[in-house]
Amino acid sequence: MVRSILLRGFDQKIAERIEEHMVNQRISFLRPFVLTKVEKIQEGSPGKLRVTALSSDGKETFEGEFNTVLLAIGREACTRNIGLDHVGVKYNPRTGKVLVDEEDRTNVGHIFAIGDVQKGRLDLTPVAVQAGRLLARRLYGRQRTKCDYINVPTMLFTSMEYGACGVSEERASQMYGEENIEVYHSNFWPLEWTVPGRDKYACYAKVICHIPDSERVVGVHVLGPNAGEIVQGFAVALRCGLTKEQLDSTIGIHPVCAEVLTDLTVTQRASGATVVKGTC
Ligand SMILES: NC(=O)C1=CN([C@@H]2O[C@H](COP(=O)(O)OP(=O)(O)OC[C@H]3O[C@@H](n4cnc5c(N)ncnc54)[C@H](OP(=O)(O)O)[C@@H]3O)[C@@H](O)[C@H]2O)C=CC1
Repeated sequence: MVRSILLRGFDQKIAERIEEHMVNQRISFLRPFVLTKVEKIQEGSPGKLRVTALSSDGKETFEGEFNTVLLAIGREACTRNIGLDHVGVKYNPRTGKVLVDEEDRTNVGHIFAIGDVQKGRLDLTPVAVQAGRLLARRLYGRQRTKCDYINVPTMLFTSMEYGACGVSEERASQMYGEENIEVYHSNFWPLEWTVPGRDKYACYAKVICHIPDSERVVGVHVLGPNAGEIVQGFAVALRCGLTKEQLDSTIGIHPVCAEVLTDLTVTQRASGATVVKGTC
C-alpha cells in the first residue's frame, strides 16, 4: 500500500522500473491508499489481521486479511520536548525537523544539529556519523571540511537492488535546467543472468551530466545485482569531480556489470529507447 508516489526523493524513472520488476514478481501495489484500521481477527503465530484502507481521494475503501502488517512510513524528529523554543531554535512544528545551514548550524549561532533531525537531508545513519565527525573536527580540530550532503552513495535493498550517488534526474533538472543536463543510459544484462536467460531488460544504468560544467557527472544510478557495491566506488570519483570524458576514458572490467558505466553512449535526449549491453 502506497500513500502517493513510490520512493519520494529518489529518481522517479528508476522507481517506476523497481515497481515494474516487483509487479512482475507478483507483488501487488495498492495506491494511492492509506491504512485506516488493523484488527486482530485470529490469534496465533501467524495470526490473522483484517486491514481496512481508504483511497487518498476518499472515494474507495479496501478490506483484506493478512498474516503480517509492516508499516514503513518514515519518522518524525523527537525535538518538541528538548527546549528548542526556550533557546529560540527554529524547527518545523509538524515534523520536528530543525532548520540548519550548510555547516549544520541552526539559526542560533552556537547551536548545531546533525543527523535525522535536520530538515531536508537524507535520513541515513552513515550520513549522521560523518556529519558528526566533521562537525567535531570543525569545532575542536581546526578543520574546515563540511559534510557533502549531495554526493551521498545510498542503496535500496529492493528485490532488484538500486544504488545511487548524487542527484536524481528530477533534481538535476530543477537545479541546472533540463536543457543543461545530459542523461546517458543503457540496460545491461549481467553475465550470470545470460545462461538461465533471465530478464534482459530489468537491469539499468544511467549517468546524469551537467553540460556547461564539462559534462561533470552529477548523478550515477544503477539498478541491478550488487548495485550498492558498484556505486560505492563511483561515489569517490563523483566527489573528486568526475566528468563524462573521464568516465569514458576509464577502462572497464570485462565482463562485470559496472563496466556499463564506462561505456555509455546513448543519451535519453537522442533516444528514449535504451540499448541492452551484455557483459559477455
Ligand atoms: N532509510 C533507511 O536507510 C532506513 C529506514 N528505516 C526505517 O524504514 C522506515 C521508512 O523509512 P524511509 O523509507 O527512509 O522513510 P521516508 O520518509 O523516505 O518514506 C516514508 C514513506 O511513508 C509514507 N508515509 C508517511 N507517513 C504516512 C502515513 N501517515 N500514512 C501512509 N504513508 C505514510 C510516505 O509517503 P509520501 O511520499 O506520500 O509522503 C513515504 O512513502 C522508517 O521507519 C525508518 O526508520 C530503517 C532502516 C534504514
